[in-house]
Parts: sequence; structure tokens; C-alpha cells
Amino acid sequence: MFRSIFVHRPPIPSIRRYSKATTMSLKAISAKDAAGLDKDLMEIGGWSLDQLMELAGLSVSQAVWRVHPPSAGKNVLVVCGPGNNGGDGLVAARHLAQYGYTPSIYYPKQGKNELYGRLKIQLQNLSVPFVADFTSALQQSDFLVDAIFGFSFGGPLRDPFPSIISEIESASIPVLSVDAPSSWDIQSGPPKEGPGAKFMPQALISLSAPKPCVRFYRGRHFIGGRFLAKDITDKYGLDLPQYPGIDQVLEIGVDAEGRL
Ligand SMILES: NC(=O)C1=CN([C@@H]2O[C@H](COP(=O)(O)OP(=O)(O)OC[C@H]3O[C@@H](n4cnc5c(N)ncnc54)[C@H](O)[C@@H]3O)[C@@H](O)[C@H]2O)[C@@H](O)CC1
Ligand SMILES: [K+]
Repeated sequence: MFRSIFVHRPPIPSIRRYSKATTMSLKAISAKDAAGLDKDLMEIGGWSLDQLMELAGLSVSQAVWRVHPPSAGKNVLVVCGPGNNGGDGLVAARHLAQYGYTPSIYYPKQGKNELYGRLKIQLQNLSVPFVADFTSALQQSDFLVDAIFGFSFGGPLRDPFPSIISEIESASIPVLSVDAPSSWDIQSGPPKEGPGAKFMPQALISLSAPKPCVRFYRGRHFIGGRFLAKDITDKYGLDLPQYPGIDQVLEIGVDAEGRL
């Protein structure tokens, strides 16, 4: 369906990763193209935002299961931002509750889209708490899901997020970031100083394709968002990840030296 409308674009440089036995190369997508890809999926590809967010959040929940199986601690704090990255976090939290985890949500600034309100109701119906005291929630959690900002983040952090990022950065619990480590510039990576300058999550779940800032990332890296078709990956010069079986995520390895 996409073939007649989409034009081929030259790919931006690959992010080369090494898996256990195979070499995998996944091309990165710029923030501008990531927004364009979302728009195309919805305006041309027949998708709704609810569907894309559901699959994105499902991917995140599967990566969480891989990195932190419930036997290693079930108390997960999901920190959600005001946009769709936060929406992915809300969906992931619902799946995690269904898997037997005990998620809590910290949602300091809810966005206007009515979809977020519906996701909130779904969580409340599962008795998932929305907490007000971030510091105390952090102390009671085994690990944290960072669903604060994704590919539309830009510029210096605005309140209330500088203190939230600083607390996450100095907390001792592991962090899994959705699509990008929050506070990192999507193109140029971590800020040189201030909140986020030392932020290095334990795991990153890139959605659809890695963002350029991933070249600064060292940790476990997953690709998720199993909804792309070849025509649209061709248009944006991306790779179509070969997800195994029914998995919604694919882990991309790093070589022994941690090279990208
Ligand atoms: N195709 C895909 O891969 C899909 C991606 N989705 C998710 O959608 C995300 C992008 O969502 P959005 O475009 O809504 O944007 P984000 O969720 O990345 O962030 C936008 C929000 O952050 C605020 N913000 C931006 N910069 C800020 C700053 N410096 N300080 C404080 N607040 C700031 C904006 O005002 C806005 O409310 C992706 O990263 C991904 O997580 C899915 O939900 C749908 C499908
Ligand atoms: K994030």
C-alpha cells in the first residue's frame, strides 16, 4: 500500500551492533523522520494511535520481563511524561500488572489527549496506584521504567522534570528507558552538564528504530514496535527487524568492548 506514495530516502548512518553469534546493523531514524513515520502510519497506513501505543507498550513490557523477571522483584515504578512516550509507559504498566508485577505510576504532568485518560482508567480498574510522593515511591521500588520523553523531547528540561531526572540519576535502582533515555537530546545524546549528564539506563527499548543518540548508549538494547511493513521501512531507509516467533522485542547485542 505504501509503495505508490512513498519515495526512497537515503538512509542515515547505521548503528552497528553485535549479537552473540551474528552481526546486526540497525539504521537509526532522526526525530523528524520518526514523527513523519508515525504520521504516515496513521494517515496512510490505516493505524490508530491507540493501536501503535498498545504494541509499543507491549514491547516495553516484554523487555521488562526479559531484564527483570518477576522472581527478581515485582515493584516497578513507571514514570510517565506528558506525551506518547508516557502513554507507552501507561500501556506497559497495564501489561505488567497482568503479568503479576505490582506497578505504581508517577505521572506528574498528564497530557491533554483523551487516550491518556482512558489508559489511566484502565489502570485504576486494575488497582494500579498513581503516586504523588516520587521520592518515597523510588525507595520502595525494585526498578524503574522511564517513559518520560521520547523522540519529541527538545531543549533544556522544564519544570518539574529537572529534579525528577536528577533523582532518577542518583537513585540506586536500575532503569529501563522507553525509546530514549529521558533528558538526552535525540540527535546529540546526553547533556554536557546538569540533570541527565550522567544518566545511563540499564536497558533501552528503541521503538521502530534506534534514535541517533543511541551511539552514546552502553547497556542492554532492545528493538520493539512490531508493526512496520517493508514499504514504510524502505521509505525511511530503515531495517525491518527479524523478530523471533511471537516476540514483540528483539535484543541487539553489544560486542565485548561495548562498541556500537
Ligand atoms: N512509531 C513509533 O515508534 C511509536 C512511538 N510511540 C511513542 O511516542 C513517542 C513520541 O511521542 P510524542 O511525540 O508525544 O512526544 P514525547 O512523548 O517524546 O514528548 C512530548 C512531550 O514532552 C514535552 N517536552 C518536550 N521537551 C521538553 C522539555 N525540554 N522539558 C519538559 N517537557 C518537554 C512536550 O511539551 C510534550 O508534552 C515515542 O518516543 C514513542 O515512545 C508510540 O506511542 C506510538 C508509535
Ligand atoms: K524515555
